[in-house]
Amino acid sequence: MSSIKINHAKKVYDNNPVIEDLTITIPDGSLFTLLGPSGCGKTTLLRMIAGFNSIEGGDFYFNETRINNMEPSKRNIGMVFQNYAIFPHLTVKENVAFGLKQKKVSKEVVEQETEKYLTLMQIEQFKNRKPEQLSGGQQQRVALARALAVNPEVLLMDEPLSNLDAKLRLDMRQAIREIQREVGITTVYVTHDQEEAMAISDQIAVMNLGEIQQVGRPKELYHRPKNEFVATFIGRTNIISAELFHLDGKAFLKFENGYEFPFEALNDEEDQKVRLSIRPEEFVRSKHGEIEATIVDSIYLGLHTEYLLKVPFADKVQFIEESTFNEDLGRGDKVYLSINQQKINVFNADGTKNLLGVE
Ligand SMILES: Nc1ncnc2c1ncn2[C@@H]1O[C@H](COP(=O)(O)OP(=O)(O)OP(=O)(O)O)[C@@H](O)[C@H]1O
Repeated sequence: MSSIKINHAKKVYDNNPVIEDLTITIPDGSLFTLLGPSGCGKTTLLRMIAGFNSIEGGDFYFNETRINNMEPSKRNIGMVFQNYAIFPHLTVKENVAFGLKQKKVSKEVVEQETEKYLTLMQIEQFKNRKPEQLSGGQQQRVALARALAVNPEVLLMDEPLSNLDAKLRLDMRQAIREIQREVGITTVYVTHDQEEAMAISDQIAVMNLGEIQQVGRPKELYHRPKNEFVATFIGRTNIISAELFHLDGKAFLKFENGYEFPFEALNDEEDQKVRLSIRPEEFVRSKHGEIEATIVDSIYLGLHTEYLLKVPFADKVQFIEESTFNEDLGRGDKVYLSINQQKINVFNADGTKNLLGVE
């Protein structure tokens, strides 16, 4: 297994730079996700790691070995794509055995490893079928078994679940997580689906416009996003403009309609315009809550109910809480809320920096 180190990577397509200067380290044995909107360069970076794309600058390493000029076939990678890319004319077993046969290992090893991955991916019972006789999820299991059977250094997965229906996607992401843990293989996983990324990853690199915005564990990114892009791309949040000012050395936030509240965590920051990020579940309803809110709309979602509220500092904020059985709140009703200030994130005026000091 390998760590992957990328230093100052640059990618240019037809004089058009899509990645200018990108540096990341992917720890050995981790499931590491590249997450970002369509066109941000995820697939481009994955293909540079695989050797399918030229590299216009920077250094790529598997452990200490520089791989920039290494042929793709020598990099010892396994790949799984969105469109299963398994051979239609071969049976499931022949597909899984394919890479092993190329490696010129003994017949016994081919047989043994093929059986091992057929069992691990729970496709043993289909081994004599052709891919067309399988569901999408089963085909993707074959693709994964085939990729792993050659015992690669790293596994690269590009949107492997996008072609599956919602229920199957959930099952398969669990299966991928379990297999990855069991095999312990360094895995780079590309997706634009933030929920999938949160569910599956040890670490996530959030990308936008060819740049890494933040790298961290799912919980870190959710609770302490480094900038407004990460705050809004991961999960949902209310972004509200305000002004930070000080009185007697204590910080206060003042909103556009004049409403103010103290905000101690920013005592040491300079006066400036700011952007607040408050997630819908960070409001807490309480009888003595200091924020009076009026319900504009409510949506019952079973476990949770989602509300659109008018609060003193904003005309529309989202609020979500566990549904209550006895209470039926609707448009026009008043509720009282408080906020746990420690959970709020505050960015500078252009949203590029978290003033709470996130690295
Ligand atoms: N072969 C190519 N030639 C020229 N431009 C390309 C080529 N491949 C990708 N691009 C451009 O590079 C940028 C990054 O594309 P890339 O496919 O890496 O994005 P992505 O984040 O994987 O998006 P998606 O989630 O839609 O697959 C896009 O603007 C795309 O149009």
